[in-house]
Amino acid sequence: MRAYTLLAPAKINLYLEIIGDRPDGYHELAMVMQSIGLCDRVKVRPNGIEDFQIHCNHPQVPCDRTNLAYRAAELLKNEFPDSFAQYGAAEIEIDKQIPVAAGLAGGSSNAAAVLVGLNLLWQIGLTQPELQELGARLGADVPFCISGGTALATGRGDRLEPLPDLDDLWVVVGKYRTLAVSTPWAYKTYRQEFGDTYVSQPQDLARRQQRVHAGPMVAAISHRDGEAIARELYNDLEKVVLPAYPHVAELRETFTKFEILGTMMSGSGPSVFALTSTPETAEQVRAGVRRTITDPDLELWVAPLSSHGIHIAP
Ligand SMILES: C[C@@](CO)(OP(=O)(O)O)[C@H](O)COP(=O)(O)OP(=O)(O)OC[C@H]1O[C@@H](n2ccc(N)nc2=O)[C@H](O)[C@@H]1O
Ligand SMILES: Nc1ncnc2c1ncn2[C@@H]1O[C@H](COP(=O)(O)OP(=O)(O)O)[C@@H](O)[C@H]1O
Repeated sequence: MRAYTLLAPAKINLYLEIIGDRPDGYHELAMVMQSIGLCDRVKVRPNGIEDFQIHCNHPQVPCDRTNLAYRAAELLKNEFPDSFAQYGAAEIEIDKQIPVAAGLAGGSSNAAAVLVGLNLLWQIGLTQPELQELGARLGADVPFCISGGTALATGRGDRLEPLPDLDDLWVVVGKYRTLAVSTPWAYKTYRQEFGDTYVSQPQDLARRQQRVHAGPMVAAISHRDGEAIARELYNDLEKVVLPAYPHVAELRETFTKFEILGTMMSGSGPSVFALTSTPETAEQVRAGVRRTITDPDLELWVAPLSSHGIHIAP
């Protein structure tokens, strides 16, 4: 039986607005999600034993049952016991390039890759929407990671509408290696500080989401206008993460000193990205930030925006 090697892209959030509480304890969102060309490689191959095995080259990633990739494999095993009985478990090897606990959905993308990979390996034949429905049970970002590209995401972040591709823009992503922000902490703190702005009536939620749908960010994307997109970058979670993590605020401020289109924290952070219109500018910005912030803990990557979700490695 063959093995599959999949590329699992990171995501950034070009727009993230928190609209209200949900009965399931999550938040109602309106986001624009964007894949970037910074990818983990996830190899899935039959291992001839009873249990799934996870291997990963990154010390901060657990290789046990708590790994989101393991949980994805278990989910598919439980949903398709006959396929599991026929083909057996698999070894899942994660070559980690996406920084961990960064707001770049690395774990979600690995889980998405395992769903796609085992669907192929076990010849289950699930469609992309079916895989996304399963993925939503693992985490709010997993459905987006499967399809990738540029998308408007509402609900918990798992209701997706594709937007036009933006693959002629570039990002510089910066993250302090030893800094991690807990996503539950970020949402909980936001609720404590800004919960009085939440709406809960279905018609109010729909109006706020429609406002984003018909708003300037989506229009800028439709026109593929990098400068307008940069003007509309927005993330509510910056309001709680930047004051609590001054290094992140400083990195964001440093980016503004260079020739970028715009900058924003991604998701719950602590990674910060800067948009540029060419790879050359992105490299110059990376070099400039590196000269300004000499702390070796700061890591910087350059990547294009990407129209790909999970895909088989060439
Ligand atoms: C903030 C975002 C933006 O894309 O990404 P990250 O920064 O984590 O990458 C997402 O909303 C995170 O998505 P993801 O990381 O998949 O979330 P999950 O594992 O499902 O949830 C982690 C925790 O985040 C909170 N959460 C998440 C999504 C949501 N719509 N409302 C929430 O309140 C909940 O406290 C939940 O327990
Ligand atoms: N496959 C995985 N890759 C990365 N982190 C994982 C994975 N599985 C579980 N984790 C755990 O999930 C946490 C969040 O990681 P990650 O998905 O990289 O961040 P984020 O949700 O901020 O994008 C990490 O602290 C890590 O311990």
